[in-house]
Amino acid sequence: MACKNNLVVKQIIDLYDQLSKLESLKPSKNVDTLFGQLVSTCLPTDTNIDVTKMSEEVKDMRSNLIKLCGEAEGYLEQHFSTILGSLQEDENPLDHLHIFPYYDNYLKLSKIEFDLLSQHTSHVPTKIAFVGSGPMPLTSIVLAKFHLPNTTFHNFDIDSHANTLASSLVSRDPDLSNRMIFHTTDVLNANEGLDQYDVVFLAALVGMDKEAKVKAIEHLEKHMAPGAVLMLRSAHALRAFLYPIVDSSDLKGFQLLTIYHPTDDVVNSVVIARKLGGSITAGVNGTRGCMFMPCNCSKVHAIMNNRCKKKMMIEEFSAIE
Ligand SMILES: C[S@@+](CC[C@H](N)C(=O)[O-])C[C@H]1O[C@@H](n2cnc3c(N)ncnc32)[C@H](O)[C@@H]1O
Repeated sequence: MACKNNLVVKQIIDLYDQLSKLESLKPSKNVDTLFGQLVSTCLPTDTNIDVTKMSEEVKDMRSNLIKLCGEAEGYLEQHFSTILGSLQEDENPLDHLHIFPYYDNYLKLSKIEFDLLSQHTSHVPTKIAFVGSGPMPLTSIVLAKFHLPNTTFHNFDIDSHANTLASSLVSRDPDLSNRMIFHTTDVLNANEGLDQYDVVFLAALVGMDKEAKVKAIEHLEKHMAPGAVLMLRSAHALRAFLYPIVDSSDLKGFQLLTIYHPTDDVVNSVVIARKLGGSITAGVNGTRGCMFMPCNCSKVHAIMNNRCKKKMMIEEFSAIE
């Protein structure tokens, strides 16, 4: 297994060397091909690689690679959001989201996040905050369109251009134009109002290294309502070369509920936690949204749990003081 690990790490280093030498990370045949190779190299989960135990040189390469991936992801979203936003007036951009190369991944990732959310909360959230929503706020859009038809999504992004592109994506949709709100701010400056959300999502690309990620989580812990749910994205095994890892130790002040590691082509792991001090039955500030109606979700959870427990891909946790 060791030599196989060394080989795959060497392939990742080689791809990093090629990417780091590129003039631009904006979408092009070469950039798309290299990132496609990188993602497929990092997808296998049948490996015991722990990126935190690698040499300093590999750790440095990893932190630079994560930043390159984040920059390229931003350009990719900007590229397709601009195309969609420039469709003629009688076209609804939300009817053409499939042109985004990773749209299917977002459909699957948002379904995992919705299922975990309905497993850990007894009420349909009325207001959700998504921090780091980007030019293509696909998580909010997919959740709003397919899973939470009565929930309002407040999307926070540090980049005003990202919000301009994102709001023009939804502006022609009769439903989502009323349920998607955009705020331009660094999450670290978002103080008042974060306690009004039943659920806060933190994008994988907010906090690109451990220190920045923990800073963002600590800020959210300070301002979220007791009992509110924090949904984060992490990475597992080789996928940790693409995204930062969120550990249980990063979540002080929260009860870590579940970490779910996909084994298919959904790259991110999903982490769900609840801010300590609240009740799991009421919404935030004691509001009570309507109940999650019993549906096949519980069966889905059972399947998820059984399937994942067997492969140890789902972990339950107790409260962290
Ligand atoms: C490219 S998007 C990815 C999220 C993806 N669109 C989704 O729907 O899941 C990540 C966004 O996070 C934003 N971001 C990074 N750091 C941030 C911060 N400290 N506060 C707010 N937004 C931030 C970036 O500007 C970027 O647009």
